[in-house]
Amino acid sequence: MKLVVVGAAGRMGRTLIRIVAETPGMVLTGAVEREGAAEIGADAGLLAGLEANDVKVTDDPLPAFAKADGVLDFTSPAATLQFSELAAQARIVHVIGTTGIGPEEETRIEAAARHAPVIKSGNMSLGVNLLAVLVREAAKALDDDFDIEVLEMHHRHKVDAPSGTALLLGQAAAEGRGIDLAQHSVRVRDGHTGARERGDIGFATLRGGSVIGEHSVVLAGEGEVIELTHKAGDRTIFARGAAKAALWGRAKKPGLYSMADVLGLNKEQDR
Ligand SMILES: NC(=O)C1=CN([C@@H]2O[C@H](COP(=O)(O)OP(=O)(O)OC[C@H]3O[C@@H](n4cnc5c(N)ncnc54)[C@H](OP(=O)(O)O)[C@@H]3O)[C@@H](O)[C@H]2O)C=CC1
Ligand SMILES: O=C(O)C1=N[C@H](C(=O)O)C[C@H](O)C1
Repeated sequence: MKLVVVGAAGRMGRTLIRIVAETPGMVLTGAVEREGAAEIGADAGLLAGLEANDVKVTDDPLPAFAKADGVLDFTSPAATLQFSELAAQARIVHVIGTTGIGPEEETRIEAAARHAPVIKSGNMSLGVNLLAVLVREAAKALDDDFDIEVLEMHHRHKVDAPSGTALLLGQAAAEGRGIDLAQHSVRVRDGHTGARERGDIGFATLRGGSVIGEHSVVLAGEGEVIELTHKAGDRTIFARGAAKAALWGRAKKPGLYSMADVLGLNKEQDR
């Protein structure tokens, strides 16, 4: 499978280039960065700490997409929107790891997914997607005597909050409870907030240092607290998930899919 990595010079972009190089059945055919980026023209292999691979970083996605089967995209919401339209035109698989995507952009990505397979998830790791299944089950088993709070910590460079993973876990909890997350989520608390509303799902965000990504869902009842936690030790867990998603998506019809679809976890949930 011929793949393009967009945002090639980023933290995830460099990790993805390494994972593509070591994944059987995959080859890197394009590496795209933002216009004016210092890495334009650089060898993508060297950029990722590998041997030179003769793929030069470009700021022109169109020719790269035209000769590829898929694109791995961990960039920014604006860039992802642009790439989703180009991937749809080229009819190639678009794997989206970018977080912080708003409702308007979401609608346009759904439109692009009518023309090509799109796999999108706030977290591409096996562990977090399994955690979401556990959270859904826990929220279903316990009534709203148990207050649900989602905690996350990430490195100091992260620009969006709550994290895509925190929102994914909050959504799983809301589904387990049979409620609409938008109606019950509390994203900020400051000053005299009043007592906690029964049934709310709270979010708390920490930023600092080089933390790759840590998430906990806390279910707090009278006299007992349950904590479900995932800690990412390495960005390769996300990149391996993205590579798996691309290979899976190649055989799929156009549509918007999740990492739970790729991992077969939605079937478990439907049983
Ligand atoms: N779903 C998941 O499993 C995961 C998701 N993420 C998400 O992935 C995204 C990227 O994270 P991370 O790698 O840490 O961020 P980085 O800032 O390190 O990387 C993003 C890269 O994309 C580049 N970029 C931005 N706009 C464009 C464009 N128009 N064309 C080409 N390249 C562009 C950036 O360039 P510049 O610096 O010049 O802006 C940068 O090099 C975030 O949204 C993050 O939350 C991260 C890890 C896992
Ligand atoms: O920005 C990051 O780094 C990460 N972003 C994703 C998120 O928003 O949840 C996934 C992972 O936690 C790392």
